[in-house]
Amino acid sequence: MPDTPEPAPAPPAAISRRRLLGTAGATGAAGLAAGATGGTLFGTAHAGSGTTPLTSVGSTAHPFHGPHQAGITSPLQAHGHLIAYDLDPGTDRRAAAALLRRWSATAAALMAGRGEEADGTHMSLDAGPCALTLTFGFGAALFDTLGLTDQRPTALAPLPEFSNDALDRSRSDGELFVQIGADDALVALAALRAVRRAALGTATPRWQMTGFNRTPGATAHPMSQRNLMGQIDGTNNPLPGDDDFDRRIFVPADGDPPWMAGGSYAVVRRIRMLLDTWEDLPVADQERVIGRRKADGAPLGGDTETTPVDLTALDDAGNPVIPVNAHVRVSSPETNDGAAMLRRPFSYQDGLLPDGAPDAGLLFICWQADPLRGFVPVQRKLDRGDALSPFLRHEASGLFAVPGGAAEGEYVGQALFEG
Ligand SMILES: C=CC1=C(C)c2cc3[nH]c(cc4nc(cc5[nH]c(cc1n2)c(C)c5CCC(=O)O)C(CCC(=O)O)=C4C)c(C)c3C=C
Ligand SMILES: [Fe+2]
Repeated sequence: MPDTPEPAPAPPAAISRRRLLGTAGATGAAGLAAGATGGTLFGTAHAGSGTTPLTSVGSTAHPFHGPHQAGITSPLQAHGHLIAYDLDPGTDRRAAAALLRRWSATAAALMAGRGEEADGTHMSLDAGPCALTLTFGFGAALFDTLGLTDQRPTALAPLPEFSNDALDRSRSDGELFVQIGADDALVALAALRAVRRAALGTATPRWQMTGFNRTPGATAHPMSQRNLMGQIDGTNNPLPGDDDFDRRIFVPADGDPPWMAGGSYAVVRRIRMLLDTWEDLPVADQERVIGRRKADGAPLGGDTETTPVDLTALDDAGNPVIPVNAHVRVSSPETNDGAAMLRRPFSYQDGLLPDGAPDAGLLFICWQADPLRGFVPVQRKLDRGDALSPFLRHEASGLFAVPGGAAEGEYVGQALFEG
């Protein structure tokens, strides 16, 4: 993503020394102190973290409270979990509201690095917030289950079926949706466990997916992400500074229904990549499939990654420089009546399929004020004529209404449950 945080500054001397000592050295020193005071293993870890500043990766914190939920415009994190829940039979509106209240309190504590309040696992005890975000959404079925059908947004109408879909319904949809992202694997997993703990007796997981992105500091300077096809991905995303960014991504204050003010709609697609086939394709052909260069992400015929895509350019033979079925041409707002979305994905790799192929690809998540003016028209077109399609399988799908952020003292979705 272009809004990747600045690279971590050089670590303070204390951390450098600890790195030189290595984990065993650091633990050994703290362990001695614990032996003297009779501290527990968890206490020992706390004693160490209290005296040593965190790196910037650990100390990065996103606010839970605000006009929009975190995890939409926040820079991509290195680790992600997506989980959908269905309410347990007999759960009423009051119990569902209580769950959202518990989830909001959990998220606020964990995102501020106060894991001990909410995390029953002790997994994240000695870590900082690590850019943790938790984002909550509602699926269409929730509104019927809770007798709130009149509050269901028209934008939550089921996505159309696309000809190339091969959807597993047991890993699709869901009444409640939680997106978790963090720059540390244990912090992310601790949040997932805390979310589950708070849901016990009210909601049961329907599906869960785990993904990743590059770790902050992995590249010499901040860069857009690369996906598992090796492409620079995210370049032409709308930017929060753009004039029409809010209009495209967030439901306006006077939007419909009123409880979605400041919210957004998340389309989630588990897209498997046929990597064995893709990697056999010569790079020049791969570049024509996307319409951008592999090495630096520049559009074909352009200089750098940020050079505007010129869809009118012709080569010496009079053919389009960016092929007619290139992914960037078929998906661009220019060729889709301005339809746009904010793509904020995680890659995934879940081992091997029975035929030996990698079960790997993209947890494609896109955000928009209205899926009928974002994902749907673009995917319709990609489904028909995208050169990338033969290398992809859409295997799971979900559409969720993600309410605006909670003000201090409020919980996510309060305007729906109590409005
Ligand atoms: C329906 C929307 C889209 C799906 C599904 C999708 C899947 C998908 N895309 C890539 C790789 C790249 N996509 C790129 C650009 C791009 N993709 C979409 C939409 C969907 N992609 C849009 C709207 C755009 C921007 C087009 C533009 O305005 O130029 C790129 C190029 C770099 C970039 O701008 O991000 C790549 C690479 C994969 C691998 C994939 C499914 C697995
Ligand atoms: Fe794309």
